[in-house]
Amino acid sequence: MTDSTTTDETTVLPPVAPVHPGAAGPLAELQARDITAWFGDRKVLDRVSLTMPAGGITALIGPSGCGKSTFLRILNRMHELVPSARLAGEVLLDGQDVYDPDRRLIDARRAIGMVFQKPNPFPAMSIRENVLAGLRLTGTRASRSVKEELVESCLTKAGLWTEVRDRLDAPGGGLSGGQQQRLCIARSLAVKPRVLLMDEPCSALDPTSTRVIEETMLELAREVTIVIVTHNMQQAARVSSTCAFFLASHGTPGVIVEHGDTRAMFSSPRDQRTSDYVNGRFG
Ligand SMILES: Nc1ncnc2c1ncn2[C@@H]1O[C@H](COP(=O)(O)OP(=O)(O)OP(=O)(O)O)[C@@H](O)[C@H]1O
Repeated sequence: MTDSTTTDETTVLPPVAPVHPGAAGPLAELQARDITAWFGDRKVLDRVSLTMPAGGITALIGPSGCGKSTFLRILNRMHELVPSARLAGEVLLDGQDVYDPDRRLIDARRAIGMVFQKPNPFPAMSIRENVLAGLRLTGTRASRSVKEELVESCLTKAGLWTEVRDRLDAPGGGLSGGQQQRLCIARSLAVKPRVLLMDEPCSALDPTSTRVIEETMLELAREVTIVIVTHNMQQAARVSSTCAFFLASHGTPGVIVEHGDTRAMFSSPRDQRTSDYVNGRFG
């Protein structure tokens, strides 16, 4: 068998649909219905339902430990990586069950990408290889020219191309923190996700890099639905169109107290607890 690390004209992997540069397809709506989640016997989310509109940026806000990251990880089936984790409920991507037993796990993760809190490029891999790493992991075939186009288009969409175009063979680990995070965004985009989940993507970054990532998100929302967990209320207000406020009071499982249009939630929240939280009175 040919070594799957070969870098010649095609990377030899199990055949799946070829990839082309460009958009992944029509914008997708993500819907969570009655999500309940446990770690062991401990219930951490209780019947959480939320529609994350196609082409929107949905911000998940709430105090530490209320289940935002757990909810996010349920959306692309990462929750099941934890041995003690269980869940009930449904996640629908454009009406299709992400947890359908006939659906391959890798397809769900490919359609719903994730960017983490701490930038995690493969440090020794070149910038180019980092962008293309997802193709290898998802077993996607592409010719060399398609790969080159993909590298440029993903780095452009991630707002990094002009900064790295002359050093694509340099290691990803040599970039600044903000650049590394944009490289991770480019890597996620290379497999054409329909949804991008971002778990506090700017919490390790300085204000300037944060601004650049926020601008990148606003651009990306034209072709991918975005869900972001953030502790930064200004950030939620700046980037999101829809917002959901999670709360787990006194050791009870997390629930959504209020959700809806971000501007309305920040200017005239319906629930006093939302008002207190968005105005920095707790959490
Ligand atoms: N791997 C795990 N094993 C056991 N319990 C966990 C695990 N991950 C999270 N929890 C628990 O689940 C609850 C929700 O955690 P989660 O990380 O989803 O909250 P969060 O709102 O994202 O918090 P933060 O804002 O601090 O990141 C917490 O009580 C946490 O301790």
